[in-house]
Amino acid sequence: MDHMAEPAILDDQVSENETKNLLVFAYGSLCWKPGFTFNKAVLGRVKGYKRMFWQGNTTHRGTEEKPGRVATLIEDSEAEVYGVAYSVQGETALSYLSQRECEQGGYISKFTDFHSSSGQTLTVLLYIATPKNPLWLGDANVEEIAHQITDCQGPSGHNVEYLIRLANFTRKFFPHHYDHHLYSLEEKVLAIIEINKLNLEKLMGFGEGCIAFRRKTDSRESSPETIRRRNEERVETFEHTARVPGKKLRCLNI
Ligand SMILES: N[C@@H](CCC(=O)N[C@@H](CS)C(=O)NCC(=O)O)C(=O)O
Repeated sequence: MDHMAEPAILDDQVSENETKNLLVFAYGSLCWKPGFTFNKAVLGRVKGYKRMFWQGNTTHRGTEEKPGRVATLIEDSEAEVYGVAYSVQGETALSYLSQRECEQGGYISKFTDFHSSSGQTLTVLLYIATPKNPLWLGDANVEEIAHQITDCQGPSGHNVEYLIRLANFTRKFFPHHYDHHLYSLEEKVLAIIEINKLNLEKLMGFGEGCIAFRRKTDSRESSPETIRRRNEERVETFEHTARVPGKKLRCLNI
């Protein structure tokens, strides 16, 4: 099982005062490995986009010779993308994101409307890779993308980990929203791993830097039964990963 810091709390909404802080919307690795500290995290969605694995990556989940594939947003007036908005303060998170997303990842930042699961409409900053960036790979069929993901890894870990952790996050917190592209890729990648007798736990890595979330309603003092269920749920959330020796999580100390 992953070594995780205490789960971060998913709040229901952002208070009036907190709306003055910057909100950053996450829809890819930032959902499960933000790498920066935040005041609050709220589930929700942005409209007019679809999430596609059309962005290449040579700095985290691939190499120059074998670029991996990571998520970006493609404009689609009929679609919406589910993720999490983080309320951040000060410059630290922004300079970290600028380095991780823009310099290393080829993403640009833009503001758009975010619709929280509790019905708030807020302005968020998000990072999006457009076809103009040098790492852009664009559309390909699920089979081709799945083979590429299964075959690539980089300094931050295997491309399979990136896909599976994102699928686990969206399935856990948005069980009523079927992201066809994401879950078709997950199904295909798991089939390729099975056929080729690859070790999924090894591909998933040790979960260093990853965070687990817990809904606020779940965070109250709980009965022994709820604590047992919570621990079971944590295993289910990160069922693909091996037990790791206790390690201090590096990336939350930005
Ligand atoms: N901007 C998207 C995607 C960000 C993303 O996945 N960026 C990659 C490539 S630069 C990354 O940071 N990967 C870190 C990792 O794979 O551990 C998000 O909000 O999550």
